[in-house]
Amino acid sequence: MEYSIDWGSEFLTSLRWIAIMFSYSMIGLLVAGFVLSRTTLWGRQYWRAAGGFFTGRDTRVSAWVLVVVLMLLMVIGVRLTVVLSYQGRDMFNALQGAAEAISNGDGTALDQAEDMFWNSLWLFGLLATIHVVRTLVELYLGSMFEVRLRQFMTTRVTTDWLTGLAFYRNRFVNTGIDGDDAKIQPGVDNPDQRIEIDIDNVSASSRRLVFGSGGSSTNGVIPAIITICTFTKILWELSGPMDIFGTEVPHAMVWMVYLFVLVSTIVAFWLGHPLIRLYFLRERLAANFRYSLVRLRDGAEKVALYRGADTEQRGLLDRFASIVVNFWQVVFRSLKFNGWNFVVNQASAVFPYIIQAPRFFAGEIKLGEMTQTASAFGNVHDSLSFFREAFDSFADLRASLYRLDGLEQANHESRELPQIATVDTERGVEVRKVTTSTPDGVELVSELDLSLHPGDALVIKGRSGSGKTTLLRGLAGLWPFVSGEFARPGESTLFLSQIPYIPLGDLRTAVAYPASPESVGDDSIRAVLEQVFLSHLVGRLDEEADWAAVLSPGEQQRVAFARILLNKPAVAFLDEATSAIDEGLEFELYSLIRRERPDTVLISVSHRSTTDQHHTQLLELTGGGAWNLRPLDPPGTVPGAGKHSPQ
Ligand SMILES: Nc1ncnc2c1ncn2[C@@H]1O[C@H](COP(=O)(O)OP(=O)(O)OP(=O)(O)O)[C@@H](O)[C@H]1O
Repeated sequence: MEYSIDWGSEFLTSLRWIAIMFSYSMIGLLVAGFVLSRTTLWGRQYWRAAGGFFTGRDTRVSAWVLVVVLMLLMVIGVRLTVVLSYQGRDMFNALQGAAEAISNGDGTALDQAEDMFWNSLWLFGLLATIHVVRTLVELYLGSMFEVRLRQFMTTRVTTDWLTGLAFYRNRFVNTGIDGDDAKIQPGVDNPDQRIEIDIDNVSASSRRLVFGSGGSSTNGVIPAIITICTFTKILWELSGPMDIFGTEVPHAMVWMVYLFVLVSTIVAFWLGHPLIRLYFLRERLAANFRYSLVRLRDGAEKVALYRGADTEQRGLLDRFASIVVNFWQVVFRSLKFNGWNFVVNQASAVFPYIIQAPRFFAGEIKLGEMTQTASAFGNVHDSLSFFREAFDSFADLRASLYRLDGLEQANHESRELPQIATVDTERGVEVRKVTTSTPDGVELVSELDLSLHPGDALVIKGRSGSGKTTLLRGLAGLWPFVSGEFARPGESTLFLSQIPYIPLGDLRTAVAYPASPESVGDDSIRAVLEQVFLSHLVGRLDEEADWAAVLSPGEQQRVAFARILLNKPAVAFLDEATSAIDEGLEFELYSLIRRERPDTVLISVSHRSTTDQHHTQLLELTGGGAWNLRPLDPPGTVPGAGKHSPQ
């Protein structure tokens, strides 16, 4: 009885094989990565999203170490499958040899067969142990690769989103991406989904599609390619000639397996292609639905007061209905796609036996060769099929890349949008030739000029919709439909909206915002809370709550005044910051600010005449871009006073 390979030298042979395949794989990965990132849209998108992980100063060393080790583990995995196929061949040949020896009554042959059987089982024990250890190490390092890539991408995309006010200004950008085959227009909806789900998907797919995961050597591109090459060679040796329509085809099985997978793959691509768009839609619809639920939660009180539950329910169920429609579209498409895959897989299970059966019954090959043929065929088939079955994951990956790229493009474009030219000054404020318009181009304020010195206070008035808030947005750098110049003392500027933003966390974080509570200190926070008539909150600084829902609008506006005292800005913009408090309290709060921060320039938007007394100048927006600037009682000399009526 002969062993199928020389097991004595197999260790060295395997080491040599692993070294060669590893080198080819690394070269292949680098070349393919380079070519794809240059020639395909999704390759470019991938490189934009994740390339920095492999080139960035902080991440590149660990990234490449992980790539190299994972690649090595993956090649070892394929080699183990190859060696196991020979071990199986010997085991079955031993069994067949034993059966023949028993029927011939040949005791020597029986002993040999028995030895061979047990040797192959010992070998199996050794190989299986290596296989288990290899799989666990690969699982651990693969997970490390995945999470590090995710950390890198999340940090990068979040930073990009928060840079240059892109998280606000990308609402003015209408980004569309022409997918090379999907024509998807992602826009900039649901950045939360893009940052959380899409990055997770891209990092998980990077690992799974390239290296494979979960211990199977055939579920990644590179293991699939190596497996195909290796087992094709084995199949080639095992397969004999075949008579096809009167012509003898040598090594017919190899050609047939390729033809079989080629045809099934073409059909699968054709059936699965629409899934890209459906998956893209699925994520978007789910995100929209989730967002509307969050909005309802945030606006629960208002909805409850309006008794708006029915309208909310209609809106929610309408959105959910779109999810269901998409769900069924995905199901029907997957039925076709997966149905085809199932049929192909079932057929492939018997295919090698049918082909080899005539040679087996003719005694040309033994049972071991027969089973090795089946396993080699299975490996080649599974690996070739990987490309067909991975279409699903690949479609998902592409949809995620579209969305991530869409967000990045929108961020980029929003930073390119016009912005008021800002200049740093030591003190005071200068507004020069500032014009703001609506997105439709209707002028709200035309060529506004004014200057304010430390201690000056300006109140902006005008009918509703005349452009008061928009002017503040323009000066704050938020509004893109603006021109002119704005000189102010650097970062020492605080813009307070009508209802202040309350961040998540404890009360001290909410009061100190945007300063960090540590930089301000609890004592100051307590003192300021007393000053703004919120002494009942002094003992609750540690409390974590949804403070935006707990505090009344009037209390929230008092928190805004506390922020002025804590953040000590040189210029404070207050947009109807006292609309929810009574006039007496308004008087106290403005007096407090004027007293405590006498040099702070105040710019308020207000509809109330009671705020006038705390200001030195009045800017009135009179419509169509016209404005009117005049000093207030007590009258003072106002250098920039004037009128403007656009022609
Ligand atoms: N994001 C936006 N997109 C389109 N138009 C907008 C947007 N924001 C504001 N506008 C329009 O710009 C104009 C000025 O709005 P703005 O909020 O500045 O008015 P306002 O004077 O502050 O009004 P109010 O006194 O009611 O607060 C309005 O016609 C408004 O509809």
